[in-house]
Amino acid sequence: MQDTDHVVLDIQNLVIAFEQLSGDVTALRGVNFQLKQGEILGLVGESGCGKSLTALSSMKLLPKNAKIVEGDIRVNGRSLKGLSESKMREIRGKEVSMIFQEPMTALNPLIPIGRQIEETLLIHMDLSRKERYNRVIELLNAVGIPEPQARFHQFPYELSGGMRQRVMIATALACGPKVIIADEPTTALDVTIQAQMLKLLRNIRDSFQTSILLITHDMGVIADLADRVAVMYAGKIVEIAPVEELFDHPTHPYTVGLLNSIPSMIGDEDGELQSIPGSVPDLKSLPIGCSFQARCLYATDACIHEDPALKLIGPDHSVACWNPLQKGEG
Ligand SMILES: Nc1ncnc2c1ncn2[C@@H]1O[C@H](COP(=O)(O)OP(=O)(O)OP(=O)(O)O)[C@@H](O)[C@H]1O
Repeated sequence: MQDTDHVVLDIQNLVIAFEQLSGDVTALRGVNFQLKQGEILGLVGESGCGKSLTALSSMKLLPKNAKIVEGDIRVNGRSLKGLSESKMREIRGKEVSMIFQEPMTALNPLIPIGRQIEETLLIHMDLSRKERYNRVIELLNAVGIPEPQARFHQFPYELSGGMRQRVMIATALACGPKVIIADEPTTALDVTIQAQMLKLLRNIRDSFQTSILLITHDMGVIADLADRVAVMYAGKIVEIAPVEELFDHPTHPYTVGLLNSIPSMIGDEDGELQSIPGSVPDLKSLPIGCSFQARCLYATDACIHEDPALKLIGPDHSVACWNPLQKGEG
């Protein structure tokens, strides 16, 4: 659970657009949320809703054709907006780290894993060679890699997928960042390894009070790990609430649809996965009004004419919907 209300990552009304030949396309449309110290905040939504873009903005690692149109990103109170690339290199790894979905693409295949973790320490910390070695061994131990002295010299291909993911987590942890962004950290792993990885992330939060922004399309992973959940749709947060509240009383029809797509939550006898009818709208031609209107069973006139803003509807629970479901509905 979160320890304090200290905000470590503050995303303020973030609008991001892609420059394209046919004109700018707005992919994030005013995203707002705060990640508190020691908190695990899940960011969920279907493919293309802007989860990765939100994650990448938190490290100012945007694609070349993307620009921040409005808003700000603050890490420990410091705005990233005006910072140069060299300043950002000081912040990445030290204050905010990222764990990617596929460790094989993030790790250098030609360098022993111990040296790769050491590299991060070299950039950010003033340690002797011996101190760096000891720190790497300590990190390998902390992420549950057996025989760390022997593993130090191994290359990524000599490790299993789960072990490689642990190496990535050790690298992310190396300099004691306040925030870890985990983008689909378990998607590429098989089910038993996934469970171990979720346990490891929970232990890291508990041991170091690290805050984790957990990006996933998997509501099961959210149920397991997150304290709070933000649901994204077409570049906006449409609902945000503590995890139990969101699972017990979802109010946005889209959130209800996502929850219904978890097999174990379906009451029907076949246990069939219900997918949400329709598809995510094209960002180039979003309707006026609510972007979920075409897929929504509850859409009314208001939904067609005006896009609802995110509004507080209970303690720590906000929704952007003209007709939010009441308790027991849906
Ligand atoms: N380099 C780019 N140029 C143009 N549009 C892009 C680019 N990168 C992403 N987009 C668009 O921005 C939107 C948000 O993408 P993003 O990758 O953040 O979605 P996501 O929710 O993380 O999806 P997924 O779960 O598939 O990773 C998408 O509509 C995507 O097509």
